[in-house]
Amino acid sequence: MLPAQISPPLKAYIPPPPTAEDLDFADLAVIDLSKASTLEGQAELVQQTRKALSEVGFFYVVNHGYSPSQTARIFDIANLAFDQVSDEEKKEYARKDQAVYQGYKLRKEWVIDAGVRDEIEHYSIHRNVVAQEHPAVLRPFIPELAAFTRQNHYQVLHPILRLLAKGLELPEDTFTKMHGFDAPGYSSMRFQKYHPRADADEVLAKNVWLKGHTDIGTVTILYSQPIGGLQILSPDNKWRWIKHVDNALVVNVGNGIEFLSGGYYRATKHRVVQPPADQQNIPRLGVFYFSMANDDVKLSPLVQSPLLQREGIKKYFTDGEAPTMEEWRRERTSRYGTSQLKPSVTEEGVEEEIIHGTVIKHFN
Ligand SMILES: O=C(O)CCC(=O)C(=O)O
Ligand SMILES: [Fe+2]
Repeated sequence: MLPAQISPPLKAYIPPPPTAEDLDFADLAVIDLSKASTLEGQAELVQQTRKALSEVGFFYVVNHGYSPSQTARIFDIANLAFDQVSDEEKKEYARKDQAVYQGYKLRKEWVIDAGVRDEIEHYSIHRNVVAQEHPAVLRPFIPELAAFTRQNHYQVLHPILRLLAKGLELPEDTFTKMHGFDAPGYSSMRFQKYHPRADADEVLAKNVWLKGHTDIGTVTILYSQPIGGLQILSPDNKWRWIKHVDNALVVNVGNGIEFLSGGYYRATKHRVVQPPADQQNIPRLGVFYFSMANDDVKLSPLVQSPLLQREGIKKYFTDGEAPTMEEWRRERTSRYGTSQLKPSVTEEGVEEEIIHGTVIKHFN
C-alpha cells in the first residue's frame, strides 16, 4: 500500500477582517453550483447566469466543491511565492516571453498613470503544473497545485461553461469542447500580490492600482478575499465595489466569451483601487484561475445560436478576420501596460488602442 501523502506544514496566511466601511457595493447574483447536478437545478442556474452575464457581467459562485480550509490552504501556498522567494530567485523564474503570463511578472513592469508604475507581482502557473520549473519553496506543493487546477477546470469552469452554452440555446458541450484540459491553450492559475504605494504616488495615480480593463480570456475565477479594492463598472456607468463573500468565487467573462457570444455575454470593465481606509498599508493577496479557450478556437460569434439569432449579433471583426484565442491572448498580453494609448475622442478619462481592428478601452 502507498503511504498517505503528507502535505508539508506551512505558515498560515491570515488576512485582515473585511472592511467595516459602508461602501457602494455591486449587487451580484449568487450561483449555487451544487444545483447544477440536477436538471431542474441546472435550468434555474441557466436563467440566473444568462441574466447576470447579459446585464452585469459578474456573479458569485458558492458550493463550488472546495471547503474553507482547502481555500485557506491555497492562499497559504500562494503567499509563499512572494514572501519566501528572494528577489534573485523571482528574477530567475520571471516570464521569459512577454506575450504569456507564466512564472513571475515583477513589480513596476507597467505604467499606471502620470509615470507611476504598478506595484503588482504575479506568479502564474500553467494548468499542467509540471510544464514549468518552480522556485524551490513551491516544489513540495506541486501535487496540491495540480489538484487545484483540475478542480478549477473540471468542477468550476466546465459546469459554468455548460450553463453559458445552454443560455444561448446551444448543445451544453459547445464551450467545454473548446476548453480541453489537455489541448494546447493557456488556462492557468495565478497568485497575485499588490503592495501598498507611497502617498505621493497614490495622488498621482488617483488611487488606481490596476487600470480598468476587460479580461483577455473566456472565464475568470477569482477566489474572494477580504481586502477590498476591486470595482466593476456597473451598467449605469458607476464604479461599484465588490464585497467579500467567505469562500465564494467571483466570476466574470472576458473578451473570448464576449466575442463568441456576439456581445450577448458582457466582458465587464473592472479595476483595482487603493483598499478602504481600514485595510490600507496591507499587501493584498489574490488567487485566480484565468480560463482561455483552446489556442485554435476562432473568436467569431456562434451564429447557430437561436437566442443570438433572435437577439442580434454584434460583430467585432470583419468576416473571416476574427483572431484565434492564441492570437488574441498573445497580442493583448504583450501590449498590456506598455503600449502607447491614445486618449478617446468621445469619452473623457478613457484611453484606447486598436487590436485586430477592434477598439480596446483602458479606464483610469
Ligand atoms: O485583484 C483583483 O481583485 C482583480 C485583478 C484583475 O482584474 C486581473 O488581474 O485581471
Ligand atoms: Fe481582470
